[in-house]
Amino acid sequence: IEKVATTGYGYGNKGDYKSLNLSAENGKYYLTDLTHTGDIETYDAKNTETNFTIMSDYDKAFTSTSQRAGVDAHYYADQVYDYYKNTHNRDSYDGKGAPLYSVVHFGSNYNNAFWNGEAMFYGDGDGRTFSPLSGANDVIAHELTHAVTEHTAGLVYENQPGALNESFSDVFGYFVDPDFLMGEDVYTPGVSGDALRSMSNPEQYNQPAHMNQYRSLPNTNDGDHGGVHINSGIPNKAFYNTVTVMGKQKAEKIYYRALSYYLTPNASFSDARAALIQSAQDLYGSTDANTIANAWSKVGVY
Ligand SMILES: CC(C)[C@H](Cc1cn(Cc2ccc(C(=O)O)cc2)nn1)C(=O)N[C@@H](CCCCN)C(=O)O
Ligand SMILES: [Ca+2]
Ligand SMILES: [Zn+2]
Repeated sequence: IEKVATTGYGYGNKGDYKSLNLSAENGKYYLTDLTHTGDIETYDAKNTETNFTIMSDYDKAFTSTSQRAGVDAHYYADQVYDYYKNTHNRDSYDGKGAPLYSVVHFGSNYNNAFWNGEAMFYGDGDGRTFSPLSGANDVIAHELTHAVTEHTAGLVYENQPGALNESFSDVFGYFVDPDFLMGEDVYTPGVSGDALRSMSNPEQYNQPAHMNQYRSLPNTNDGDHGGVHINSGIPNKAFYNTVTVMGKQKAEKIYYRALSYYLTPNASFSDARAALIQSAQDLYGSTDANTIANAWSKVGVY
């Protein structure tokens, strides 16, 4: 007997109704979405960091409180898979239909989400700094774009290439969730209107927005590998300067082309500027190429 595709529904982290692609086998229902080349499978770590079991139920309704994090992770993974396929004709993060694995309830009150090279992991947050981190589609897009970057430009996760790696994840977070805030739906549930990062105003969350504020931090874990989550404010601001002029449709094609065709593992901010200018020139001509040039010059990158 094998798993057969079916549909069901569940409640997300906000108690919101979401329809789900499930699979059924032997009278049990699983968070296994068989509608893409690569399966999308959502696991429950049950607050461990080592044992993961696929989320299942005896009916098609995933409506219990403990299932909410899995419902959002599963639903948003499907949304981001579709985004890359429908907008960029990229079949999963490797372009060859790799399966997508998500793990929720990772650790205890864990205030983070990450891609470990094989799967996306989401903590539940401590309820003050974060609510369960699978509750924001810009977070899922951020993590999955780390996987895309690994399989394309391979931007090394340190110093300027690492800050570009981070920025591309935030930028594709914008393309899936088009607002200039990052993680706003899961950051500080008790405070409205704030976020982890702002692309329009990086300084608001202590990120530089210009090269003359670049933070030369040590390339260590404590130094955030040379400040990759801090210095990403500079390319994020250049993106804001770009997309507000040319719009999302052109920007997402230019950014995808630069990431998948021109950028290399040790690219600097200046190399990224050149790759994006070339991508804009290739696709749309000199007006949009100049928009990119100006957007990066304004943050002090030439
Ligand atoms: C995507 C985003 C929602 C997520 C959020 C995040 C969480 N943290 C830790 C953290 C914890 C507490 C606070 C606080 O204000 O008290 C802020 C940040 N830092 N970033 C994030 O940015 N995770 C990193 C995880 C990187 C792990 C090392 N590879 C990433 O994916 O780049
Ligand atoms: Ca957002
Ligand atoms: Zn990241």
